[in-house]
Amino acid sequence: MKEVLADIQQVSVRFGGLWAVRRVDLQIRSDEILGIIGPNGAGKSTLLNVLSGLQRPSEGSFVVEGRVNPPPWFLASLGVGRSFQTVRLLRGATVMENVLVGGHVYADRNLVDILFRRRVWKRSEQQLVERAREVLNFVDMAGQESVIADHLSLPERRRVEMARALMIRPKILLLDEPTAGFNPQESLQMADLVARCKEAGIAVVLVEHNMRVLMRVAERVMVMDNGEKIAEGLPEAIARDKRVVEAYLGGAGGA
Ligand SMILES: Nc1ncnc2c1ncn2[C@@H]1O[C@H](COP(=O)(O)OP(=O)(O)OP(=O)(O)O)[C@@H](O)[C@H]1O
Repeated sequence: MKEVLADIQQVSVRFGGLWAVRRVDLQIRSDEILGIIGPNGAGKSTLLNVLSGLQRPSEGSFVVEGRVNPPPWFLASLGVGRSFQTVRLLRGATVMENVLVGGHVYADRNLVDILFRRRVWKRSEQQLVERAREVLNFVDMAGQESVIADHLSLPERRRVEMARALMIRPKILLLDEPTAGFNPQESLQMADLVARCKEAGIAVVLVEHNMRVLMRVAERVMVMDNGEKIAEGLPEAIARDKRVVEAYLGGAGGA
């Protein structure tokens, strides 16, 4: 049975006179890959920012585990992980260091433990490294722990970013255009990785322009245009929806 993990009710985000998101209702359910599509400027990233707590709704509410419009740290502790449209890795740092960053917010120790290098600190460091190896293996990056991030290809950097988001054992993973800049083969490999996340019990929210990827993995698709939700449903039905074709697929489909 699918459980509602997060509930967006009549959420709007305004920047001055511009409605980036306008009265959107959306539920995120467990065991599901939810695709979000829409033309440039439709409000997809802004909605993802709301879901990761980076953007407070101007109106409406976003409810997770009974908490209304929770801040990012609370969402991280509840298990909401996120990757960004442009890869945000620490340049000059290794793959392992970049992934460990994702776990430090979650580690079970305090400043005194760290300053005095107490045993509990060492143990938690060890656990984090083990977890990092696990997630790197999951994203097919095992053996690349000591490579400097700058030397990675774009698909590899995206995988490392995803590994970092997986460190907190998220219940919900938010992915903002994970295949941007990829060739068709790299895109399909990413689609398979997204599907693997779902198999691992993670609900995925996937903002994606690549219709082939979306049709391959999404079970439900929401379409946005001008900040509004214009359709929601099964991928096949969405692909045939007249409003959707007019707003989006006619101009930008089939990438
Ligand atoms: N911080 C901001 N301040 C002002 N306007 C913003 C801000 N962030 C987004 N916008 C505007 O809000 C609208 C929605 O932007 P958003 O980035 O959410 O769209 P998108 O669907 O993700 O587009 P894309 O596919 O191009 O990434 C756009 O008109 C954008 O210019």
